Amino acid sequence: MEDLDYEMLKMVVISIERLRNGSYTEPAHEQQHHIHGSGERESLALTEYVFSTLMGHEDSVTDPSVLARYKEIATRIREQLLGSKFVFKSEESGGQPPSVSEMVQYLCRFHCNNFSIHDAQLFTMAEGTFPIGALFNHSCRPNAIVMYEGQIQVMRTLEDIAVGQEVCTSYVDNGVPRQERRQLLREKYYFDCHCPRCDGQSSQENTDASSSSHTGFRILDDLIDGDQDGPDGKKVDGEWLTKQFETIILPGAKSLQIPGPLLQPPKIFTRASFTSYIIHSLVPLIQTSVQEKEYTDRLFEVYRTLSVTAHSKPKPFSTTVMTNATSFFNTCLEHQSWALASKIGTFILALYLMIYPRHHPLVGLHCFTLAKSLWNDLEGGMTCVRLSHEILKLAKNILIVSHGAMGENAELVREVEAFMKTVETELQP
Ligand SMILES: C[S@@+](CC[C@H](N)C(=O)[O-])C[C@H]1O[C@@H](n2cnc3c(N)ncnc32)[C@H](O)[C@@H]1O
Repeated sequence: MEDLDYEMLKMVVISIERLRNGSYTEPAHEQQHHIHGSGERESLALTEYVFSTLMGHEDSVTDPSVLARYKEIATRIREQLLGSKFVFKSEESGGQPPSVSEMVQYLCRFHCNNFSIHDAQLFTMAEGTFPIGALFNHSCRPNAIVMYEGQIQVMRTLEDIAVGQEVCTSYVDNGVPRQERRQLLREKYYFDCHCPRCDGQSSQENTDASSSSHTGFRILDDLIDGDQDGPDGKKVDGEWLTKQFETIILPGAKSLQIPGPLLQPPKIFTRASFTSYIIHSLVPLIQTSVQEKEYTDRLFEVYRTLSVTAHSKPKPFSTTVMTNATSFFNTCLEHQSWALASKIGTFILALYLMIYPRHHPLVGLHCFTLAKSLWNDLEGGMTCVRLSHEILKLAKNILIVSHGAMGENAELVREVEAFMKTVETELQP
């Protein structure tokens, strides 16, 4: 982190001076980058201006060791620049590098405004400051996400956004439980979140089906927070997970195509029956891309049913179970245990649909992996091939929104389409 702070601060100090004295030239690859859609390139002057307005919360950084570290880095850079050939010739600089306190301000600004730059698969590759992107506030139920095309940051909306409605991204993984999210947001960004998911009434306070959207999202955390282990304190490991999912019946491909009424919840709630219930209730509405309101109404219905029915201990869908299921899913894929991977992957899809906005890139990427696993599951026969095809259609619908139909990230949509063609040849009579 210290090296990163050091490198970033030095680069920003030099870039700002170059912008001010007119000697900044854009790297050739940035000039060539083609912008898709109707977006306009932001000017460098605008980037610089916005950087100067970003919140740094300098007064909230109370840890003396953090401030001492920032001061030490700033002093080091200042001394280096004073002893270097780099000339500060802009009017604003007065012929000097910025003062130590100004550089400490810059560092504070990085820490509340930085982004992790990731590739199309969401693997983090680097860190960067994008002043315009940093103007977006946070919500634990975001309606937009940050993607990257090379070094260009792209904001993509996940749903229709009305005029006047705030566009929010999420600064934290939406799969993290409430308390952890609060802590992260307080420690790094110095605010208490009041988004619909954090601030609505809890399910204990209101279980009325006609209650507001705030109540709906708030129930989610009641469902996933809490229990850390399997029953009787048993470890949530591969053996335990395998037992839990032995009885999962993979949803029939046909039932995923019909946007019907909400399914009757199963009488006995297990992780397996819960998985089928969620998949059958939500997937058909994503396949047909219904309006957001219709989708969230259905989602809240699912939440409420689960909160009334599923009070078994431990909770059937805690985030700890999700974390362990995800790593077990990857192990099954590595070992080509397709049948088990398909079942665990279906459970993870159900959880993702509960937690993330339906067009979130993580949901689309997971669908693509799950579809490949289903296709490889020879034990499942044609049922799994058909299911794989349905899940691929779902992946495509989601990835077109999250990654775009054009541009660098659309390559992933093309990959899904190519795989669909392969599956379709097997479906032909
Ligand atoms: C990346 S900036 C977002 C832009 C910022 N609002 C501005 O005008 O510069 C992060 C800072 O914005 C504020 N912020 C972001 N989301 C918020 C939210 N949901 N509620 C309250 N403050 C928020 C916090 O002060 C946080 O440190």
